[in-house]
Amino acid sequence: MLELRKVTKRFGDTIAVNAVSLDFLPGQMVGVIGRSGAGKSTLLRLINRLASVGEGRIVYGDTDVGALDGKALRAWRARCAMIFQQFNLVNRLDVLTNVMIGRIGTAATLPVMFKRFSSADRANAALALDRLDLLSQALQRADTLSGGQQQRVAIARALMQKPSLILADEPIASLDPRNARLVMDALRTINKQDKITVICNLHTLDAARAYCDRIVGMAQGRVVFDGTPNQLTSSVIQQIYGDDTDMAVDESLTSTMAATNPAPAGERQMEVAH
Ligand SMILES: Nc1ncnc2c1ncn2[C@@H]1O[C@H](COP(=O)(O)OP(=O)(O)OP(=O)(O)O)[C@@H](O)[C@H]1O
Repeated sequence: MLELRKVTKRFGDTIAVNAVSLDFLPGQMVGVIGRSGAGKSTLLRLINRLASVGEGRIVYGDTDVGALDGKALRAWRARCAMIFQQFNLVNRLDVLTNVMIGRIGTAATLPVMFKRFSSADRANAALALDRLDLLSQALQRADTLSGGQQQRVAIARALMQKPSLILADEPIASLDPRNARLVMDALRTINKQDKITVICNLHTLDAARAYCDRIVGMAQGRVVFDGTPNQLTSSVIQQIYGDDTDMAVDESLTSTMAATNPAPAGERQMEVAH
């Protein structure tokens, strides 16, 4: 279990994350929602230590995450794979190589830097791409793929790290509704099949409602809601989004998902090949 206890992170006078205490159970799919600047990205960056822990404690099992350094910190970062809004692929490299780069956190760095991958790495990368229905694009340059395909390559790369956690920071913010749905389907499939905990920052609550077991609402660095999608009442939504409640709803995404995925999140059949 991942435990956050009274975690606070300041940047000068700004309190980005304010006394946040949360427990994340293994295998949960958690959506973190909130307005821009609510502290969602900082929360993920604290968990995988892209940002140093200010006050409070982050503990995973017996590991004090805030105290890690050197090799142990690199191993932790490999265990909690990050997915970013802008995919962060190496455009000029082919898709397969981009996926194998996911080994950088778990393998010796130099061979990976010189792209000397083992045949086992190649096979695992091909399997990961096949799960994400992208095997036929394996030898294409990354920048020839659509945004949604690139994000699924990023998910395949994350799988190469054999993560315990996937931290996805606005993974669908740059995508059209169809691709957003494919990416969320992929994350949900991996969460269910591999029992990997997924913590996913989302601007809009529609996607969180449709895909997550649990929703954490943040406002001004604080957790103002922590519950199931059904418990999100309009007054809670108002508390999370303030006067911006319009931005909480992206109807194009909701209607696309509703049309194709009528079942509740936990029971839905995923489209991703495996
Ligand atoms: N490196 C930094 N230096 C200074 N201030 C920062 C830094 N990172 C975040 N902040 C500030 O901390 C607050 C929370 O930012 P954060 O990016 O975590 O919010 P967010 O909810 O992820 O927003 P968005 O959805 O726009 O990414 C904001 O006021 C932001 O300006």
